[in-house]
Amino acid sequence: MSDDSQDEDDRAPLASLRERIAQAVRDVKSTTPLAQSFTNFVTINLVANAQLAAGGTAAMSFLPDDVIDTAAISGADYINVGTLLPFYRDALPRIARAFHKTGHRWVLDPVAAGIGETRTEILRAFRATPPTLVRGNASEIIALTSMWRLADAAADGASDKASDTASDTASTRPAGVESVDEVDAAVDSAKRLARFLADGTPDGKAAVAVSGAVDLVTDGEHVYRLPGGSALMTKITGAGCSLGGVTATYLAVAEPLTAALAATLLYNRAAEIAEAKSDGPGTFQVHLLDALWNLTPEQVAESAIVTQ
Ligand SMILES: Nc1ncnc2c1ncn2[C@@H]1O[C@H](COP(=O)(O)OP(=O)(O)O)[C@@H](O)[C@H]1O
Ligand SMILES: Cc1ncsc1CCOP(=O)(O)O
Ligand SMILES: [Mg+2]
Repeated sequence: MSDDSQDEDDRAPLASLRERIAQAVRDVKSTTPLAQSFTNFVTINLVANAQLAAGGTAAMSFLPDDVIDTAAISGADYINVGTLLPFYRDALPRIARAFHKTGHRWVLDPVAAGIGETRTEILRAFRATPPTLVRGNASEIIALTSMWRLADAAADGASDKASDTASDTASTRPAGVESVDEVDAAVDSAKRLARFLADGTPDGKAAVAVSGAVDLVTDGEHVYRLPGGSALMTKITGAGCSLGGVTATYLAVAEPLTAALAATLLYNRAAEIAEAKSDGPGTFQVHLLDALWNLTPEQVAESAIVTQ
């Protein structure tokens, strides 16, 4: 695989995509959009700090009336199901219904999809009022696609742990919060999921971002692979969650595909800078926030994007 497409015909669309990515990074820095989060207790602080470092603003809440009211001034929302409480069973579907009714754009991070009755009930409920963008690791994307009966797990090349099938949603893979699948195993699931999401949005636009060693972003039609980053990302908690929060920050100013690409590229470049400057996970996290702050729109948009 090479940087950019080898096909001349693909170069013009990629150039215009890069311009949209740069514009999204610029717009966040100049307009400081709010992206509200309903997220897990473990990484909530890193999510807020990463959104601020990217140039946006943050607001965290767990009360449906609070979240629904604040959505009126929030460019996009972020919902992460990493840590759950019993009242979330009603609260999260209620919030998703309210977003759906007003066409409010939101990012779902289906952390640990497939684990536990409560999480499965909540994630299943979202199918009727789906998000604009899903960001997760490969196992989570495969599990959610299967849970929503969009996938043929066998066709996906998923690992043996994928006991689920399109016709059997009673169980989903026990992935925990870490992925047990490679990004490439989730390509088909990600495309199916993105097409399903696009069918549910007012403007027909949606995206899915799959994180891992080489990240993947798709709008259901095109697939973009984004290499780089740092393996140290897996040694701090919240790399994925904060990437999801920053994706919502970009979704506040850009269409879903551009938002997913901008956030993922920003994270890969920031992780590389942080790794070069750090001495282990503690200093890595500090340098990651600094790099999110210091990277320019051009540095983000000029990153390698592999289309084949
Ligand atoms: N092996 C790796 N090499 C480089 N970057 C990685 C690696 N694994 C994960 N990342 C990066 O870490 C971030 C979080 O991804 P991931 O660990 O897949 O999410 P999650 O924490 O939700 O499982 C992403 O920016 C991704 O690119
Ligand atoms: C450790 C943990 N447990 C429940 S949520 C969570 C954080 C997961 O963070 P990430 O998905 O970004 O690794
Ligand atoms: Mg995660």
